[in-house]
Amino acid sequence: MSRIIKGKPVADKITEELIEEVKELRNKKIYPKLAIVRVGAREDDLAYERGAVSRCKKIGIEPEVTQLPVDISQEDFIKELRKLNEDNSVHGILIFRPLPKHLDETVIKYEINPEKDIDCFSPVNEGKLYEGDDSGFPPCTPKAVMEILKFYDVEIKGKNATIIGRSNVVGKPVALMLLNENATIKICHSKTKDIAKATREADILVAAVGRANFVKEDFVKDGSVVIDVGINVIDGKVCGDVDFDEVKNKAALITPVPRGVGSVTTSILAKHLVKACKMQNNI
Ligand SMILES: Nc1nc(=O)c2c([nH]1)NC[C@@H]1CN(c3ccc(C(=O)N[C@@H](CCC(=O)O)C(=O)O)cc3)C=[N+]21
Repeated sequence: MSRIIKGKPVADKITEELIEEVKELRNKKIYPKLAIVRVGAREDDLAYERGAVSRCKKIGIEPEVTQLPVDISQEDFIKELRKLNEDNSVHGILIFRPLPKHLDETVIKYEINPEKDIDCFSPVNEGKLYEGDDSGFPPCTPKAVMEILKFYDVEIKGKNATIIGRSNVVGKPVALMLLNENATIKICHSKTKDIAKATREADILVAAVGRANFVKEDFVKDGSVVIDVGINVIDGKVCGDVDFDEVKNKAALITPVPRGVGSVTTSILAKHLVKACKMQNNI
């Protein structure tokens, strides 16, 4: 039987600290503000938006959502982004990714002001992540995975960590972060020959594929730690990438969806926003 490790205690701890920090900022007449940029209405973006908006309100951060049409041109998108870069009342910008295919992320990422880039889109923050320099803003979801592992005292050094998924938002960065903590990493993806074989060696398994119930019992090593980063919506209900009912009998520790990684992601996002706000006000 496994222990279910919820995100709430991790998120609560971060949230409590932030409430105090934001109180102090507001006393100084500084009002932290987060700009969220959403193109279209993808379900996983909407789930993040709900979580982020309610987390911000709890802490005293003002959330502002810019909703853009799914067929917006690259030129217009960049115009909107530049407005937010220049708006001094905005301290941090979160752009939901991946963007629709016709918007070229490899061009757009150079546009976001690195000081407002609280989810590691800018090449400046990507570079810092690559080097293990923690002065920038690491991406929130991978950082949430690391915070959960730390909170529940999971040893990373020398362990086999396998990641399913190689996205720029989760798979690749979480692999780098685990490597920086001295894990031996393996990244599986759609062209991997036998995924279950690769994941069965994992002491720590991170699922970030974006396919509901993809990870079955035979993917998982007895006594391992399973972190489910998936956000899938089936019949209006949010579920993860792990077949929870199967895997919970094998893993020692497992995160649920919802109320797992996602809830920690929103508190990391808020933490980055407060850090950006302080830096911009020379605090
Ligand atoms: N640049 C970028 N970075 C991301 O990290 C990113 C993204 N784009 N696009 C969308 C996906 C999805 N994602 C979620 C984060 C938190 C919750 C979350 O707060 N979930 C709550 C419940 C949400 C609800 O259903 O109301 C929970 O799991 O308990 C959900 C989804 C981050 N993503």
